[in-house]
Amino acid sequence: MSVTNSTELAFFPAAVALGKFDGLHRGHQRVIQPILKARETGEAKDLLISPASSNFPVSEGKHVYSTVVTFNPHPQEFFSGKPRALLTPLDEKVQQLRSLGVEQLVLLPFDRELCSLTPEEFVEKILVEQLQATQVSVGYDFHFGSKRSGTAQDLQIIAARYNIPVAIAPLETEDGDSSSSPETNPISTSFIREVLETGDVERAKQLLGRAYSLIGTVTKGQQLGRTIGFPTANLELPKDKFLPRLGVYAVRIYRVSDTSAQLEPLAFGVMNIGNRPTINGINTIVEVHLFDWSDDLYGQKLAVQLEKFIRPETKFPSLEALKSQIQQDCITAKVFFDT
Ligand SMILES: Cc1cc2nc3c(=O)[nH]c(=O)nc-3n(C[C@H](O)[C@H](O)[C@H](O)COP(=O)(O)O)c2cc1C
Ligand SMILES: Nc1ncnc2c1ncn2[C@@H]1O[C@H](COP(=O)(O)OP(=O)(O)O)[C@@H](O)[C@H]1O
Repeated sequence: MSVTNSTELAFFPAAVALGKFDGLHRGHQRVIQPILKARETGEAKDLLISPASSNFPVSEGKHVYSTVVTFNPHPQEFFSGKPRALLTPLDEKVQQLRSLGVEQLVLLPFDRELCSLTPEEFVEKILVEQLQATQVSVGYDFHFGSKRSGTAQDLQIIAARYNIPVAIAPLETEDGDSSSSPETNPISTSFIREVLETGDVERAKQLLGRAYSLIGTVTKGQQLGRTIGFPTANLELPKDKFLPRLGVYAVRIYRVSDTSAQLEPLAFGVMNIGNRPTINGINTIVEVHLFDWSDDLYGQKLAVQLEKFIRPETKFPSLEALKSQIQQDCITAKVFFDT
């Protein structure tokens, strides 16, 4: 999948899904689905289409690039000036989109210039001139253009002037039926953040359509873990990664390769997200103990899928007491995975 910061360098023509897409949850996946269908029916025979900025002629092949167009930084971060923790920081978003089958990610620099475009200018400059959009897909609550003045319906009306069809994905709810009872929760990034803050990763999995994951590189810790019989791979995560409730989880661990979209399953295990009060730790760290594993993992990139919250972190009176609790945590996780 190609990633670019500039619509001028993007491949075209493009079938475009537009949105912030933090989390790439089931609602987001519904917005992206139509552009994947476009790709399936497009003729993929000629991939030599030139970027919009160059003078090369557009190929005859008419391959339509399934393209997600999103904003960078997150608009809320731009307006508040405060960094925002994300469910899917950029690296993870790229990986998820690649596995969905998206061919191109365009990151629109969210700056004054973009903010000042009227809805009409946004459609004309970005969608028509630069991306040569053949179709567009957005969510039911999409807003665009200066002061968020344009709605999804406005986009439909404006794009129709250029014969570009706009699909508006309906609201996706927790029980999967958008027409159903008022008790069912709309799926949203903020709802998933709330659910993760309670540690209910099983519900988060249901809302995301996949387990919530932490992806990071293994760094050296204090080398204490091995002395109590539980070596733990300490993960360095992107600074803007949203952390769920602190505590101990049952997890699945995968190795992430730079070259393949496929994750390599390594082991089941237990993870602690916390400050390690027992050893007077001060900063929050993420560490994972893999079952039936003894190889060195330093420097490797791991993806950890959170399957079940086991307990909150506690200050134990001794390392011995901590050790026997971790033994108990491992049993709890193994029973969970066995059943
Ligand atoms: C499953 C698991 C549960 C843990 N629970 C706690 C806890 O409740 N309280 C605590 O202070 N530390 C807890 N820890 C963190 C340990 O204190 C830490 O792994 C140990 O001190 C080794 O640190 P090191 O990786 O820097 O060598 C837990 C670690 C694991 C793997
Ligand atoms: N079963 C295992 N689970 C996690 N890490 C393991 C395991 N077996 C070996 N290792 C290796 O040992 C390291 C963790 O050992 P530990 O004593 O906790 O040191 P550190 O404090 O550096 O994390 C991991 O980073 C990894 O390279």
